[in-house]
Amino acid sequence: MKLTELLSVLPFYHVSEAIEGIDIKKIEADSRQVTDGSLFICIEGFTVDGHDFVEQAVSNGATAILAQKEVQASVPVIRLTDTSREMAKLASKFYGYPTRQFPLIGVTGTNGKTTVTYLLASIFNQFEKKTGIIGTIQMKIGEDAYPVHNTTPDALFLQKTFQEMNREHVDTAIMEVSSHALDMGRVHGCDFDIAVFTNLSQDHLDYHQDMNDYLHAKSLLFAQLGNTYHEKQKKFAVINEDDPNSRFLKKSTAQHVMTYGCDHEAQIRAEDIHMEVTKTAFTMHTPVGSVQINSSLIGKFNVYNMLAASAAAICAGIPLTVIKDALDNMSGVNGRFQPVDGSRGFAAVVDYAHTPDSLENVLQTIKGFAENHVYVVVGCGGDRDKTKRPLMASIALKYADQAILTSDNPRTENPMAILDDMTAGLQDRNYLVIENRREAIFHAINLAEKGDIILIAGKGHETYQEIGHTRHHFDDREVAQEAIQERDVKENR
Ligand SMILES: CC(=O)N[C@H]1[C@@H](OP(=O)(O)OP(=O)(O)OC[C@H]2O[C@@H](n3ccc(=O)[nH]c3=O)[C@H](O)[C@@H]2O)O[C@H](CO)[C@@H](O)[C@@H]1O[C@H](C)C(=O)N[C@@H](C)C(=O)N[C@H](CCC(=O)O)C(=O)O
Ligand SMILES: Nc1ncnc2c1ncn2[C@@H]1O[C@H](COP(=O)(O)OP(=O)(O)OP(=O)(O)O)[C@@H](O)[C@H]1O
Ligand SMILES: N[C@H](CCC[C@H](N)C(=O)O)C(=O)O
Ligand SMILES: [Mg+2]
Repeated sequence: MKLTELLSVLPFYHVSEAIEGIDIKKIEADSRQVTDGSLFICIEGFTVDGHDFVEQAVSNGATAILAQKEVQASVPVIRLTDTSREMAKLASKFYGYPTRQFPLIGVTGTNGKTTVTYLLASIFNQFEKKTGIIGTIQMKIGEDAYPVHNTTPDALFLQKTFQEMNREHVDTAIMEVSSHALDMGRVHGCDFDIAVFTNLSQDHLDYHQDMNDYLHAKSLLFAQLGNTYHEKQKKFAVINEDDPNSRFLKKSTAQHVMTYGCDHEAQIRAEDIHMEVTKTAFTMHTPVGSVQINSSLIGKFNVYNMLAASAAAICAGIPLTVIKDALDNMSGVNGRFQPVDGSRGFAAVVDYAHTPDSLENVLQTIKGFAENHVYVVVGCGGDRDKTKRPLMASIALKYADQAILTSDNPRTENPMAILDDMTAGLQDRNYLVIENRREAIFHAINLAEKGDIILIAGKGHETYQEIGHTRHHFDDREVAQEAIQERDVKENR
């Protein structure tokens, strides 16, 4: 694409020299990935400043530089006020506005985003629609999976991926939209058709100033749905009516609103909820009829996730019978309330609860089913919201007969300092601190007796423990299974 054509999306910019005739083959914000014919965009990051890598970008083949500061380069430099802000617009133009070509569903909220996107994918797949998914676990185009570094990647990765989804004839794209991404404008180039809100509770207060700031970031997804109404291309905000922030979020959008909930009057409602240790049943009332859902997902929080996915699917025109079949057939999401095979008499469950609210939800659910003791193995991530640490520890103690506090991705922090933050102010003594996560899991498995349930929380699908800047292989499910096998051998079973 001609550079002049690409830049036509920008209202104002200044060029250091003539740019007519320059052809752009790639847009890149990482100098290490620049190849011949790239436009290098300098981004001021949290760690380093992309403006410092212009020389490397040019030596790797950049034919033009986009910067917000003065930089010296042997190729033309285009100056504007805010490179991060404009990157998404440039990317969507460069990749041919891919999200205008298929319906795009964005899911935001503190907990449940991954689960809702997977539920939605199984509903659309049940309707024989090919889906693209972007989120915490991976990026998927149809059945092909690719790794991702962020739940919601940067604008360049996103738009390139959406173009690929178009090429692969994806019918509907479904993505998790994190508050970080909304705040940083990673999704500015995305034309959402349906925006889903799951819930809001404390997390990420290392990044957001306070809960209001966090809520405001979430609301940007609904504001971004736009205020132009198209009769033939209706857009929807799908909102959890039982969340205290529902009113504010409804006001954030000019588009249609579809509400769901269990406790308040909502357009999509769950009634007669029956929860068991291996299944959940409820009646779902919707504006297009009522159905009985029999799901193998566990806990009331998953009823909310199913309502959210159903509401979005109804907005997308999926028949209710298809939604029911998909929900009934869905077996679960990798690392979310995942039982570990082989435990005899007691149950070990691996789950991704890493916020106070999710931990409370999942422990409450387990407590309701446990015939005997409840044990929890849990830690808090390093270089993340410190204020959630004592909250998570006290929730663990509130529900568990014994909590085993341990490490969860200490990153650049001292693991014992994180554990000190967790235990500061705890009154109860029904906890143990075992810093080494493997030892903590072994300890819990060795404690368990018939009827007990062990929750191993926080890492879910993760297959690493991040210590310093290095990720070491670690999988809660593998470790729990090893511990169970060792105990089996010891007890001669
Ligand atoms: C705080 C934050 O969000 N950081 C994101 C940010 O990194 P950064 O600002 O540190 O980047 P940087 O290293 O300073 O680099 C600045 C610029 O210089 C460039 N550079 C850098 C080095 C070099 O040699 N050459 C070069 O050109 C970089 O490519 C970049 O353009 O930009 C990176 C590229 O897009 C992101 O991967 C990175 O996410 C990090 C890994 C992260 O942990 N983010 C978390 C907080 C996050 O975003 N989480 C949410 C999910 C939360 C949830 O679901 O609970 C998410 O959406 O993932
Ligand atoms: N609707 C919900 N409300 C509260 N807790 C939930 C809900 N759904 C899931 N959880 C809990 O939160 C954990 C994470 O769920 P999920 O991965 O779907 O959320 P997420 O929003 O994608 O998380 P992340 O922000 O890390 O991407 C689950 O393992 C479960 O313990
Ligand atoms: N997306 C979340 C994941 C947290 C998972 C937990 N295992 C941790 O490392 O804290 C975050 O980056 O805050
Ligand atoms: Mg997620």
